[in-house]
Amino acid sequence: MLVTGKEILQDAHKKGYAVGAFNVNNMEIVQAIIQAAEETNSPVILQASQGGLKYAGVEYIAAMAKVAAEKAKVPVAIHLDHGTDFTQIVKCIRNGFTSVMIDGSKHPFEENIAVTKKVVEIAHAAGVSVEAELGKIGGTEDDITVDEKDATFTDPDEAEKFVKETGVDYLAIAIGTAHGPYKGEPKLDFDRLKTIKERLNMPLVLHGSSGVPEESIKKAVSLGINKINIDTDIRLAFNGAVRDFVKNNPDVYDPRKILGPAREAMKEVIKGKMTIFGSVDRA
Ligand SMILES: O=C(COP(=O)(O)O)N(O)CCCCOP(=O)(O)O
Ligand SMILES: [Ca+2]
Ligand code: NA
Ligand SMILES: [Zn+2]
Repeated sequence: MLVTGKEILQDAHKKGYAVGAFNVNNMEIVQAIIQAAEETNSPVILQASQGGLKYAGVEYIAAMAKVAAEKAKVPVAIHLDHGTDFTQIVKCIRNGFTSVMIDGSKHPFEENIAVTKKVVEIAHAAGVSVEAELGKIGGTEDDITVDEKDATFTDPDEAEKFVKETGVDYLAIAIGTAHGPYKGEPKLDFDRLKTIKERLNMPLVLHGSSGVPEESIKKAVSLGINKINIDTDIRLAFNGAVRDFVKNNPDVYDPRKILGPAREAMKEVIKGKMTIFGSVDRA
């Protein structure tokens, strides 16, 4: 059933587990996520970046996600990932998204507060939950490339002030993760996470989670991460399955036969994530 992001993440926060937020760009990815969620009885967040909305069209993404959520036997939220454009955010709200991220992390602190407050006001008036970001998460997101040295970690004092002044429902924090594949092994600042959780006592979001070792993810969940963003690992599963299939079946040209195995491969990867995150049988 279709629910808000807050409904899903408040439960995760209270019970100490995390829910996967998986990026969708086409029908097969939506179906893989929902099949994985129903087979493991997990709540789940379908999310689209601005790049994904540009590729498919917000109406298509919203239509697929809404029918998926309404038919699903588990709670499903529909979330805008890394929203930076106010008009785009309102368009998603008008199209039935139940959660939106305003990523003001590239602005100075006070301006991040200002833009975030504006989105919280309109989203909450429409019954939609809000995610914001404090601290810069590395890697490329929506064409904003924040390379490692600029990626600054979230300051607990600032986080406390930020949440008090904006009223956001959940906060994306920077503790050492980055979008895209990792060159070396990411070192997460668990002490910082622990401090932020104690200060904020609210759902927290981990971006750049593909490629983070399973043990680190489990430790982050135990310390208070409740929403975990995954895109790259889905892309890799899709890519591997399609390339394998076309290599072994050079004469097959039916898109259903080429994309079907990719849907299956993505589903298996996503089920694995739900097990690690602890969302299995939480629906
Ligand atoms: O935190 C994450 C995922 O991190 P990951 O790359 O570790 O999976 N996300 O927020 C997904 C970001 C996707 C944006 O990419 P496009 O602009 O190309 O659509
Ligand atoms: Ca950002
Ligand atoms: Na990553
Ligand atoms: Zn992200």
